Amino acid sequence: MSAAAPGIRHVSADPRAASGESARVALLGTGTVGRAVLARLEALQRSPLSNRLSLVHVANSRVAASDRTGLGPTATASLLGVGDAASGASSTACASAGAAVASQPAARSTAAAPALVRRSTLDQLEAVLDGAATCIVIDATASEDVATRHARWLHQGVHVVTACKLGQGGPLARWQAIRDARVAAGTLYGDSATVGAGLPVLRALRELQAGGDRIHAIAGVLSGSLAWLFGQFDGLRPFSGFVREARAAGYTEPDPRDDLSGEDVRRKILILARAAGVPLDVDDVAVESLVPDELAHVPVADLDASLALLDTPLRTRFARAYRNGEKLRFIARLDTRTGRPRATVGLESLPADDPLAIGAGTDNRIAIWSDRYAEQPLVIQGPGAGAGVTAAALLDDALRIAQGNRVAG
Ligand SMILES: NC(=O)C1=CN([C@@H]2O[C@H](COP(=O)(O)OP(=O)(O)OC[C@H]3O[C@@H](n4cnc5c(N)ncnc54)[C@H](O)[C@@H]3O)[C@@H](O)[C@H]2O)C=CC1
Ligand SMILES: N[C@@H](CC=O)C(=O)O
Repeated sequence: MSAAAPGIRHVSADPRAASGESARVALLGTGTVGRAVLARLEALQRSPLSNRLSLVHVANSRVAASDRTGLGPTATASLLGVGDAASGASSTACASAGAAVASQPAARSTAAAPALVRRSTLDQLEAVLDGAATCIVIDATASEDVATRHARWLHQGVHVVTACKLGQGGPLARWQAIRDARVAAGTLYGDSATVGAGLPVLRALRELQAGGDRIHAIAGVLSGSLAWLFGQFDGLRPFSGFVREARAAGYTEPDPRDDLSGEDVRRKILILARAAGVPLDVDDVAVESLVPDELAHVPVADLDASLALLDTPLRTRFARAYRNGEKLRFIARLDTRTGRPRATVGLESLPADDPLAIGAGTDNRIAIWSDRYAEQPLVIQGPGAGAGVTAAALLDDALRIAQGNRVAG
């Protein structure tokens, strides 16, 4: 096919994807999001998409399971083949291994589970994926170690699908390495889950630009957990109690301070800015943290007992906004039209009828101004956190790659 539009590439050149053979999938992370991926993969086995993805490796930070029989062409085909009893058994075995990894507590012996190896190493993963089929690593971790390998895998011909924002939302050099690797190797990077937990924000940005549009500005609520927290917070009940609820519901990062400090939103606005053609670096985003210094230095194990440190400052902020008839919202803003584009992230007190103050639950609400949407922005709104939507976004990207369809990234 002719040259693809900028930011939108096609995998039809990958004969492995076009062959109809299952793509080999390695899942890293079996926490809130990873478990939902496993559940959705299992549900896919009962759908017409059952032969698209073949789970060959599952790992968390403690243990890993590989189904090496999935590496041979015959065994790979039989893993998830539709209507094949033997493949059904293999598929179940693989899903069970996934479930076993997901339920493996840190200290429990793995001796009773022969499919599991006690230590999960990324080198072991690379051995599993070293083959001729379409291979996809799904990153459902929050791990720097894993994010620093994205570019390497892309270079090696392995596609990457990620919920973790530390790859494209980290240092500019890492984002550039990912971009260069996928361009050089013709591999794909599925990043739909990284912003808006799969809302079509990155896709919209890329498709607008593919049509010649230029992005002028982006503003909005990019954190599902902070949207939920400031939607619930009434200034009467302690903010810390809502943080515990948001964490239990799976909306926050593994360490909720990554949300409260604005770091998670910093990563998201960096991903959006870079996708909009503005290659900002980490320090080009001014971030207001909600985490007091005393809380920032508390060890993770003691965090729960210290969350009350949030309560007084946020009650004060809430009371001031309430007196003015305003609402607190955690907003990210990017303006690409200034001489040196910069972004900001922080808590704002908005008029109650401000378009960015609207939304319920974990809703993200993102406004995009461009040549085409110069006066009235394009607005995308919907749930922006949660294991279910995130897992769906990850597997949508994986399926698009496996099917040789167009994916953004
Ligand atoms: N919870 C949500 O709504 C959303 C989460 N995300 C992202 O999804 C990712 C995962 O989040 P959660 O599931 O909540 O985290 P979690 O803490 O529940 O799970 C993380 C998993 O990664 C594993 N892990 C850590 N290092 C590893 C390594 N080197 N190799 C293999 N596995 C490793 C851990 O053992 C654990 O199983 C994060 O990057 C988060 O930002 C993205 C969009 C929405
Ligand atoms: N912790 C994140 C989860 C999705 O990225 C959020 O609150 O938005």
